[in-house]
Amino acid sequence: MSETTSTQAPVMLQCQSLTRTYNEGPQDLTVLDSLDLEVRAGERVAIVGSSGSGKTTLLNLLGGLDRPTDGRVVIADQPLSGLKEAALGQFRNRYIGFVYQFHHLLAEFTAVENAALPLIIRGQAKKAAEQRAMQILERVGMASRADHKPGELSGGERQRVAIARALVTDPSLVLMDEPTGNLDQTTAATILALMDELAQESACAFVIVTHDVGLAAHQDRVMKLDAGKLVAQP
Ligand SMILES: Nc1ncnc2c1ncn2[C@@H]1O[C@H](COP(=O)(O)OP(=O)(O)OP(=O)(O)O)[C@@H](O)[C@H]1O
Repeated sequence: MSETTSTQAPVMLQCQSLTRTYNEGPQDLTVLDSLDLEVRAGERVAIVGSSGSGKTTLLNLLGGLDRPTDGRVVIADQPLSGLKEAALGQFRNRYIGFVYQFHHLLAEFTAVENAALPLIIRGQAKKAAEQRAMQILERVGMASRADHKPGELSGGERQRVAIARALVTDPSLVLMDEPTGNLDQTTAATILALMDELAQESACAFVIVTHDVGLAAHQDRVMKLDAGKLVAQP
């Protein structure tokens, strides 16, 4: 944890007895089994685990993209189960930034338009939203490609635009699925430095799912998802 973040920092994310069972096959599959997790403001937690252990399932529940079978997720004191779909969408826009494994950029929009989108959805004027988006694109080294559409960008460049889009609203919590998967070492280091700055500057909390040992080791804590529960790694 950064030096400015004491153990007294407010809890930003809480999972209590979180369970997710899929009922789609011939047999029920319990992927998360009464899992507990607490992440404080400004804290960065890496989640590791073998393929199929439930990392993406967990991220989807944390972001309110899926509902748990049992237990609950509380973000900034708000239980997600207490929000209906429309309110949940607004809450997500207000508090959470996502970086998905497959970046989900809109093909017909330029990089700066994609990065500005969460602010436009929030009701901000296009010009102000794009100005702010340009600042973040600069920080991820993408300002010179701002007018290009995703189809004209490399995988790593698209990933950086997705990261800019996740950070543009100054979220309280950022959820990342393999954020540096497509990036070379130098660019990955730039993104890591930006995450450090944000954790310190704005007490942003990060939950990062990754197979990248270096990325995991860079975080404040590493938790391994195993048999449906999180186990702290030394
Ligand atoms: N919608 C679904 N219906 C049924 N089973 C599912 C569903 N989504 C995921 N699963 C199963 O749940 C388990 C966990 O999947 P999940 O994608 O969360 O794993 P993961 O740890 O993110 O894997 P990876 O590292 O390979 O991305 C897997 O066995 C998967 O097949």
